[in-house]
Amino acid sequence: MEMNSLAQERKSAQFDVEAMKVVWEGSPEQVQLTQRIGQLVASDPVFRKDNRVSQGRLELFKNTLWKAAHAWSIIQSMHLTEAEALKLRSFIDEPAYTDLHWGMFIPAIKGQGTDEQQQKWLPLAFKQTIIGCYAQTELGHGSNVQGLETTATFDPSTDEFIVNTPTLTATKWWPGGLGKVSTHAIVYARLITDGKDYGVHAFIVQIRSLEDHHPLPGVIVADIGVKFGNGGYNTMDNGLLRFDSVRIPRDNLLMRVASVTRDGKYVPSGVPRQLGYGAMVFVRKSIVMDASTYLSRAVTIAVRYSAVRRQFGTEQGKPETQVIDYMTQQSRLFPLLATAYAYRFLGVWMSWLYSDVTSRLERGDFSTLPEVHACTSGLKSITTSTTADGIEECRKLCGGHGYLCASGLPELYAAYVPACTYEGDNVILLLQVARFLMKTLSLLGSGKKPSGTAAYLGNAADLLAKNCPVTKERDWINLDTLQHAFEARSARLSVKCATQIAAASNQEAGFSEFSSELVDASRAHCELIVVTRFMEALKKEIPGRGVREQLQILCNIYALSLVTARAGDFLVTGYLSSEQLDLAKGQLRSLFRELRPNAVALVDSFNHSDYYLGSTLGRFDGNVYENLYNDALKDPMNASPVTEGYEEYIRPVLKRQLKLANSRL
Ligand SMILES: Cc1cc2nc3c(=O)[nH]c(=O)nc-3n(C[C@H](O)[C@H](O)[C@H](O)COP(=O)(O)OP(=O)(O)OC[C@H]3O[C@@H](n4cnc5c(N)ncnc54)[C@H](O)[C@@H]3O)c2cc1C
Repeated sequence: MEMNSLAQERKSAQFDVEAMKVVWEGSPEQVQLTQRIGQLVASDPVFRKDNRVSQGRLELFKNTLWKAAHAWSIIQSMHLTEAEALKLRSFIDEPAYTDLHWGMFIPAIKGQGTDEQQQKWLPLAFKQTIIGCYAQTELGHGSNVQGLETTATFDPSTDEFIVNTPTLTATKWWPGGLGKVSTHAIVYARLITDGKDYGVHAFIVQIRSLEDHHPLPGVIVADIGVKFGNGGYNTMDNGLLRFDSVRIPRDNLLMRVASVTRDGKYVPSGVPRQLGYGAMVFVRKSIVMDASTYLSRAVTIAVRYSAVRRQFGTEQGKPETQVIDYMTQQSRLFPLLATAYAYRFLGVWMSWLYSDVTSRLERGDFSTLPEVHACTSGLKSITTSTTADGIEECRKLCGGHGYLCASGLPELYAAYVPACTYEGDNVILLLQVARFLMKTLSLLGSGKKPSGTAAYLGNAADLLAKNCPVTKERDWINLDTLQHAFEARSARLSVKCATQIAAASNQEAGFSEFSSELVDASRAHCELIVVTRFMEALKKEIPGRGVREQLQILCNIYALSLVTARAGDFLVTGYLSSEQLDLAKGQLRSLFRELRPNAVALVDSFNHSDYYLGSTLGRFDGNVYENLYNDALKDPMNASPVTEGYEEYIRPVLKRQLKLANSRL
């Protein structure tokens, strides 16, 4: 029965799935790459992952090390390109020290090291003859980087820095890859020379012997312990690190923006700190792409299972209703499906933004940096929060079976949710966006025109004056109408905050008092960016039968589901009437009906293999129940019909032979 459900669903699709796969991946070559590397990983027994959730931490971690070493040998022996190696690592689908080595350690050296330093360190890192991590956060401070306490004091008598951990709270805490693997760390420490503290700078510090991997003298390094969930992020050795007067050569200070001379003088290089922003845009683009991937995985599982699962509604002789046909299911699920697509187009646009920023920086043009910094901070924040919440929603959408690790969803959530915290706490990032928005508004009076994603604030007067023109449901699916609605919501929330802050006793007190409202305004600004990018993407030519039509429906669903989800914003700013909100809801229901026959084909277009999904509920063939049943019987708990512990702890209870601990009982 269930196998037929998905086959039936696929027949009802009104578009060319293969063409949609190309849209999702970006090009036919990317589709092929995914197929090729995906199969390579799936067919290699070393990369098995279905047993991860039942492994103890030590076994789990050792297995991760095995996978990483095996992957490295494949990358080298098959001479994989950088893009292929990246795909391989992502398909192995397991957080590992390599993420930090390739994703943070190497980029930090590239971004903050001088040319000479790059020539010295990068070849070692590329060959993995050293393995590095990124040690910024401390036990006492994460978000407040200026509050870090680790010190690096220059000693002119030996031409070295002395790295120290002066307090308990100065212990480095959290860096991935640090606990058990890394030989080197980029350590953020306060640079002190000639008795003066020059603030936090980055240093390369060797922490383990390259011979026997023992911590070097003066270094205490360890894993910080088990984290949330089974499997999940526990494959990573997040670590702690302390220094007791560890000496490093002077030129281990990454010196792109500042150096210290032989006699201890601090010399800024004149290279603006903002040069590092290019790397940050790149990292955030990757985070947004990952958000769309993770969300698409969860949505694939929930859509397929919702088409297989049937509850209630039996008529004589007919099957029960597929749960995907319930409007409540659709209204929770389809907006997430649309969001996965929205984030993919956003990621593509951020790739463009990255090349634009990089070429500007090379020309010494820093003019777009504040806007780019704000928008990428905000987009990292909203995409990771929505994705984490979305994975959890998909788990609930799968009912009881979603709670089984066999659904793939608990582990997906456990592995993904820290993305809301690392690379910047999501609330703090939105507060940074808010500062940018308030500054932009304050400069309007002096005639400074906002640009890029903030350009619309230049029309604030119009956006404040004109309310929503919608009079019937179909009026809502007009790009200009939607664009205006999101711009008006964002501008009005920002202007309201600016007015409230202006009335406060001082700016900072006002900012702090209205920080919740500011976060709402920032979210509105970022959601506008996502809606706009989705709409822009649809203006380009999109080949394939019915593909554009489906994307148009998804775009409308994305925008209108936000209108209803954020109804408070639109109503409180006076932009919408409650009647117009009802019209939006009505239009959304029509869109759900249009999407419904295509839902399964739309998740097939994500091109996720069964191996990658790792979910019995999300299997391509829909054969859910038989596999759930067989997998349960294979669980180590069921290795024998009578459980271990029966003789000691069950039999004595049943036979009333239990030794009583307390004779009064
Ligand atoms: C899985 C994982 C991996 C990590 N990997 C690394 C790594 O490789 N290297 C590394 O250096 N670090 C790493 N980190 C650390 C991470 O970067 C920090 O945890 C993160 O920056 C948040 O900082 P925090 O822990 O100090 O949170 P806090 O800032 O203490 O946040 C606690 C709460 O306070 C709120 N808050 C704090 N300040 C303000 C404010 N000014 N206004 C309003 N609210 C505020 C926050 O929103 C949050 O709700 C990792 C963390 C995790 C969970």
